[in-house]
Amino acid sequence: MTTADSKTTNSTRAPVAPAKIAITGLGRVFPVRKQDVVALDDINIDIPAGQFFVIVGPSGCGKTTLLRIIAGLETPSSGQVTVEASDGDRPLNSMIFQGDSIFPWMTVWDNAAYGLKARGAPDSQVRDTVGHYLDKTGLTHFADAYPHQLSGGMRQRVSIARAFANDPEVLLMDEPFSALDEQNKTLLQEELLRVWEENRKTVVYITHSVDEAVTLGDRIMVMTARPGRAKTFVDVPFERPRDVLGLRHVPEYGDMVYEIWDHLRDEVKQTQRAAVANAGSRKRRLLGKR
Ligand SMILES: Nc1ncnc2c1ncn2[C@@H]1O[C@H](COP(=O)(O)OP(=O)(O)OP(=O)(O)O)[C@@H](O)[C@H]1O
Repeated sequence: MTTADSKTTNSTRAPVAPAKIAITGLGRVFPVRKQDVVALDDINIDIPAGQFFVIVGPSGCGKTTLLRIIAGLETPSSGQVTVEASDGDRPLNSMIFQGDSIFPWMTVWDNAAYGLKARGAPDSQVRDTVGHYLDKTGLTHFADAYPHQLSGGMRQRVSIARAFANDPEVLLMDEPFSALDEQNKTLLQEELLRVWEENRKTVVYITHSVDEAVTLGDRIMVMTARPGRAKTFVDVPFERPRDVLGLRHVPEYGDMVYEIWDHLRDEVKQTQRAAVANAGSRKRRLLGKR
């Protein structure tokens, strides 16, 4: 495995290839009772096609809000997001969440086939594509099973198979493996990378795990405590395809994890201090000592 020097930059632009996802001056404010919650402030990112872009940041810094805005599920208060569509027939995005993203009343096969069928793909294409991704995720023998008959790891495999079979322009993943145990998480990371290597879709991936960010990502955005801004960008130099376990023996891997933690530490502490202050003022209000 060869490596190059990692590159940390405060620049919000990666001048590599035309942007698949362009985010400019993005802000999101939630009006909550008397006080507005500024979730995101002036986010500027260009994500080139084929990049595995990872977002890390302290709890509540706006990661999910950012992903939901990219997905078109949430509207920005300012700025804009553009996802470049290369083919009008393909969906713009598919999302995978931390919890179950699949339909409990459908079999594994029907879940994986859902997107293709919904847009009227020919039966032969559905058969070939779904068969391929169930094979890739080790689910061929579970094609007729229902989600409740599967383990958490297998259900996330179904989510992966469904998302890739749907063949979206971009793939959006919100802490998809965070509820899994360490062993399953490592296996799923390996499988995700193996499936992703086939066509290198543009991915935006949220995680709380710095290890996971370095293992999977091409570029990592470290966010500040709320209001969420881009604190820094780190380019991950490890060549692909990557060996998830082998990577951990590479000295530069530990250096990168440390470097990102260094950026993150103050933000996590600030989030904790804000939580303590909020709890204190809530308690004072409840005790009538305002
Ligand atoms: N619909 C909403 N109404 C009011 N406030 C909201 C809403 N959605 C999110 N927020 C607030 O915006 C901030 C950012 O939330 P978001 O879920 O995006 O953060 P996050 O970084 O994904 O958090 P976590 O890491 O804990 O999942 C939080 O303070 C949250 O309480």
